[in-house]
Amino acid sequence: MTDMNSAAAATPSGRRQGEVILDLQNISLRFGGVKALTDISFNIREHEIRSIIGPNGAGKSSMLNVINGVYHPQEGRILYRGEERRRLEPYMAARQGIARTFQNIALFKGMSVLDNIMTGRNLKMKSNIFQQALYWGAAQQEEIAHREKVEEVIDFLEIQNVRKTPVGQLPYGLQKRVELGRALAAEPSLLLLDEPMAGMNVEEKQDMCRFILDVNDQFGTTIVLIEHDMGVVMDISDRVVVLDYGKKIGDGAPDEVRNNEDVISAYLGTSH
Ligand SMILES: Nc1ncnc2c1ncn2[C@@H]1O[C@H](COP(=O)(O)OP(=O)(O)OP(=O)(O)O)[C@@H](O)[C@H]1O
Repeated sequence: MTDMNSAAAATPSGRRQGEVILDLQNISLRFGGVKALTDISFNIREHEIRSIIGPNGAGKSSMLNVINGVYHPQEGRILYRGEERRRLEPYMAARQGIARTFQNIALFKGMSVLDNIMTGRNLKMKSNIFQQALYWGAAQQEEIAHREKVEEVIDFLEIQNVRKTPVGQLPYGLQKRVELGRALAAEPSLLLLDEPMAGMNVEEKQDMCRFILDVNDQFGTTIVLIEHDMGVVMDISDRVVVLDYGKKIGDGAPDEVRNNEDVISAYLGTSH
C-alpha cells in the first residue's frame, strides 16, 4: 500500500501526482436526523484525478458540497495546503481556485454558449460598474482579455461552431461540455465534476473522458469526479474513494478498490 501522506506518490496511470492539497479529516455531516457523512477521511493530491463513487444516497454530492463550502460539516477538519481551512463560503472557494459542475445542467438556456462560458469569468473581473464608467479604456482592455480566455476554452472544447447558439438548443452532451467550459473559464486549480457523463451516449462519454484527461494533462488541473459509470471511473482515475451510507468503505488505486470485498458487496444488489 502506498503512503498516502508522502510528498509525492506513484499513479497507476503514470500521470504526475503532487503533494496533498486538500486533506479531509474525520468529516461528519448531518441534516437533522439524517447522517449524510460519518467520520470520513481522505485526501486529494495535486494533479490527480480522484473519483468518489458509491451507490445512490451514499453521500457523494454532499462530500463535493463540503469541499466547495456549500455545506459545513458539524465535525472534522479540512486542511488546504497544510493549513486548517476556516468556514468557507462558496464564493470564497471559487476565489481559492475551486470550480464545479452540477448533476443537473445549471446553465442559462436562453443565452449563447459564449455568454454562458463568459459567466465563468465573473469572479476574475476586477472592475465594477463604477470603475467601468470612470475608466472605460481599462475596463475595455479587461473585457478583451476575458474574451480571449473564453475563446481559448471554446477552442479547447471544440465548440467553435456553436459559440453563438443558445445553450437550450444544443444536444444534451454538448450542454454538458458547455458547463465544463464555464468551469474552465474560471481557470480552476481544483475542478469538481458531479456526474459529468450522466445521461450521455457512448460517443458523448468518450468525448467527455478525453476532455477531462486533456484538462488534467494540459493544465495540470486536479480533478474530483463523481461518476456512476464504473468503466469510466476505473479507466481515468488515479485514486478512488468509495462511500456507502455516508461511510468510507474503500480508498485506493482503481485495482485495489475493484478487489475490495466491502466495495464488491456494497455494489452487489444495487443497480450499478
Ligand atoms: N440538503 C439536504 N437536506 C437533507 N438531506 C440531505 C440533503 N442533501 C443530502 N441529503 C441526504 O444525505 C444523504 C446523502 O445524499 P447525497 O446526495 O450526498 O448522496 P449521493 O451519493 O450524491 O447520491 P446520488 O448518487 O443519488 O446523487 C441522503 O440520505 C440524502 O437524502
